[in-house]
Amino acid sequence: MQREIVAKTIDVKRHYETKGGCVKAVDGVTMQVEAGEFLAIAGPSGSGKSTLLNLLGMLDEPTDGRIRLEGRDIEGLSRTERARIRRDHIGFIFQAYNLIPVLTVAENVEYVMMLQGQDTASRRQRALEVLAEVELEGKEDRFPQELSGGQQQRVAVARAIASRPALILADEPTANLDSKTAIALIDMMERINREQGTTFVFSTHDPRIMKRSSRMIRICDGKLEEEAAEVLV
Ligand SMILES: Nc1ncnc2c1ncn2[C@@H]1O[C@H](COP(=O)(O)OP(=O)(O)OP(=O)(O)O)[C@@H](O)[C@H]1O
Repeated sequence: MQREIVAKTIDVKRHYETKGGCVKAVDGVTMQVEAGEFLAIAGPSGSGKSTLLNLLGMLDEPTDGRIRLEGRDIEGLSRTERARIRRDHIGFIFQAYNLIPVLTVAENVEYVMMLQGQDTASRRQRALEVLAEVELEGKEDRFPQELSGGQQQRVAVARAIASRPALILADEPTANLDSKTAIALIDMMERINREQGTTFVFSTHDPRIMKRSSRMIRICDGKLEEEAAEVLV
């Protein structure tokens, strides 16, 4: 059965002009993400993983090439339209958690739903639901700095999945975690992927994520290498 294409890049480039010359961070990448994948983008440091993820998440714009999200070309969209698509269709998980320190755990999780205009009661209900999914019941009124790194990253996972986006982009999500905590986090994301069909794309060095991915693509010097592993999902 043909799976829905959530995101696609066509010969995408992101070049930076620097004093030392042109840096080809992403240099002609054509790839696609299918619904339900647990896809790892792997490659050495500086190979272009984060840049590619930022392009997929519309946090950055390509110098050349095209990007499609849920069948829609995003080129030429206004800043407001791009922000709306990002808000409604993409969840982000970052290496450094990036929670808002002055908001409680529940408020962090509710943030996107608040921007979407959901009413207070329904967004609180959903926040408690996803916090339970990441095993953080009872922590909703804490502030991020009162939690461990692993717990903060679980809040970030809850925040990313709360509004049921089509795509979750996770940039080195386990990089700051000890081994046991990293494995627990990967287990959790894999369960969410399996049970809810949530699509995850990782930028990662972590062999534990690569091993658990449904497919892996390798990037080197801004270009894709062979596609490893079959789509197993
Ligand atoms: N704003 C920028 N200006 C100039 N060069 C940049 C900029 N951002 C990234 N680069 C360069 O682009 C290349 C790819 O960077 P990127 O962060 O995407 O790599 P990465 O694979 O995610 O690396 P890491 O695994 O270390 O996070 C690197 O050579 C980097 O120095």
